[in-house]
Amino acid sequence: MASRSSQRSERDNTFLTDAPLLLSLSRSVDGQQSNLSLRPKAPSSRRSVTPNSRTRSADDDPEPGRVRVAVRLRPRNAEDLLSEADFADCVELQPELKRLKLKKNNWSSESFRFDEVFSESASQRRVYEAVAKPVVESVLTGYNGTVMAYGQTGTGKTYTLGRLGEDDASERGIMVRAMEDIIANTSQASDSVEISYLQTPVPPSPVLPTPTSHLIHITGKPKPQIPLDECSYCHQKGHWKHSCPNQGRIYPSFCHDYYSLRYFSSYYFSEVPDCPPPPATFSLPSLILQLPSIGEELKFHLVNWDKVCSLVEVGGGGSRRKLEWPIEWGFGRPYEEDGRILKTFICQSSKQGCRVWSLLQLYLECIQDLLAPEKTNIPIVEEPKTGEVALPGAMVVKIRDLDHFLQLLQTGEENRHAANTKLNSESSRSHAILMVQVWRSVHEEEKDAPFQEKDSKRDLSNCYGIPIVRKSKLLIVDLAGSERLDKSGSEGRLAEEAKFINLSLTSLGKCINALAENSPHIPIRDSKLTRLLRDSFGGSARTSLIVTIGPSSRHHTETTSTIMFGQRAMKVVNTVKLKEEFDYESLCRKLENRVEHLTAEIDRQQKLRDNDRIEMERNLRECQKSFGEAEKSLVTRSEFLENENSRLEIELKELGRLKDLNDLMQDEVARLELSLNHSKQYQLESSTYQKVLADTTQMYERRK
Ligand SMILES: Nc1ncnc2c1ncn2[C@@H]1O[C@H](COP(=O)(O)OP(=O)(O)OP(=O)(O)O)[C@@H](O)[C@H]1O
Repeated sequence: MASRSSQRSERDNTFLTDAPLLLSLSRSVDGQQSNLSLRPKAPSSRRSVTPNSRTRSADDDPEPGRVRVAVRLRPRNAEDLLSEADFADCVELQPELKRLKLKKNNWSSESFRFDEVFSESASQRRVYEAVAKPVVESVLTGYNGTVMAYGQTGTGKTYTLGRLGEDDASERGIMVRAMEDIIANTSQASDSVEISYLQTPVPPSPVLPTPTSHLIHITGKPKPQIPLDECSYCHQKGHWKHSCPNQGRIYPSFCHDYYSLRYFSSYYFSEVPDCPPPPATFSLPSLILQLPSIGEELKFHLVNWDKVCSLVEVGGGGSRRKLEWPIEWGFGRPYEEDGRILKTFICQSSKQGCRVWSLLQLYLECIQDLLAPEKTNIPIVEEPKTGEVALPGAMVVKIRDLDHFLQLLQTGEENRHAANTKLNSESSRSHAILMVQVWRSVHEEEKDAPFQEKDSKRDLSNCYGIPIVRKSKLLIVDLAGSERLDKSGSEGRLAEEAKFINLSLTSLGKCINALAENSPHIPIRDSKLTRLLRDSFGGSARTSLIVTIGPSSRHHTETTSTIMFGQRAMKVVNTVKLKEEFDYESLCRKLENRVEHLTAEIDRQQKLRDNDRIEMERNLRECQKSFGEAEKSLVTRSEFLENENSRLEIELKELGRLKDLNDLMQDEVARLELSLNHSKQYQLESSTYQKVLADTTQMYERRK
């Protein structure tokens, strides 16, 4: 009985001696419904992701990152039957115990435990649900995922993964079933909008803006010198009037200077009766669209208004709204780039989507695009920041629905190079990889998922209301057959192929061994296959491996090798990690809008201040003028008063003099009165004397 270590060294030697090719796919999808049920039904007819349920299952799993390995036994084929091989002599399955007994000889066997053991009667659906569906669910939640098939040529790898099931849907393999679920869970009625933008016909009879229509927006960054007093088309003055009707916005009147886009920002046309009509040749032709991928920015040069049927505007503060044709088209936040006026819009259904990259083939260490077979040497690039593998130049196909996907898969399979060997006349000589990229905006309820990292991104997201996007990738890898070179009987070029297949599978085996043994060095760079799969083994992906075996004891060595490969792979533990990205572009746009808004507000305030200053200066001038006048009048008044004062002083003096004179006169009067009194007294006395005299005289005379 061979020891475990001797078995291992035999397996390792197997990897070193021969190995098959590889191939890979990818592309972009939107969607269609499927009748599979990945998760509880959402209120709508479309199935929705329920991360919490997945979270629970992830939490319940004691080894969430371990590579899951299932073994599948192919039913006996004609060759097996002909050779009368008794598969029970090779392996004995105990599916209920998830065990497989590998016969060593007639009296001893070794038992191996796997995560799943599928007998030859296992259905495609069961294999999908046990092996691939958890990975697909994981991918839909934001983790990278890999489903891979490994095994000897002719044991059912392509059957398990790539079967199209055109005639019988129950025959469909993992690729089709996975895509069915992905499409059903990433596509809404609106998900394909970004793609249909280019394809939607021109809206009927586009209405060009007229001078009297308003709400036709012009764009462009305001230049320092805005010709506010002159229409730059007709050069008439007085077409601008200013007002601030509401929200602090400025709505200058405008005639039809459609060409002067560079002058204006967020201005509206408004009625200008005196302005002549626009020229007959006037048009805004040839819209240049740079169609983004879902969720990204759509930029275009505002020249033709005819070619886009539906746009969502990114407005101030990050607001979004659908624009109505034709009157609001062109409305938006403009900016200048390379001398062009650009505006930013978001495709209407940007929340989520899924993209499948092209179908690729790795053959003789060259990656070939199976959907564009002329692309034969696509490089592998690792993004320095994220470490993610990218394949620049690989064709990206956007899938309309499952039929579309099936067509492409068919095309890819036709392009896949298959070389005949003695072992299997339809043997695949390459590894095939289907790469599917899925991205979804994180919804509010998903943000609190317990396994998510609470980081500054999330704070920013909450603060600014910017979506967090989960981008994940699913790889479905159909490896070339792992048979030994000597047994395959390959010669010449086929032997050369087998060497490369061997190289890549040996590298994969070495990496898995190193990972299983916690070795500090993982030889990822030894082959393109391992570089492509760097996230699948020892990375952050959830990985399921299905090893396929045949029943014939003639291939005992290969079967043993395959089983040992699976056993080693079961020891590999990945650190699954959510592929979550903060949507920095959204934040940037939002902040730019905010800056623009604040700049406009500053301008408005500045203008108000200028107006206030002008008003104050005018008031000052008026005050100064009235002060001058008042001063002048005061001087006059003062002079008048001084004169009056002088006059009064003279009068006063005169009055003094008169008073003195009066006093003198009064004295004189008094004196005269006194004199008069004296005179009267004298007169009285005189008359008394005279009377006395007369009396005396009379008496005298009488006496006489
Ligand atoms: N579980 C199965 N049930 C029925 N037929 C099967 C099953 N597995 C494989 N087969 C059949 O066995 C044949 C070989 O299978 P398949 O081409 O998938 O092998 P393979 O491992 O992909 O070979 P290669 O490495 O050469 O690509 C096919 O005709 C396939 O239909």
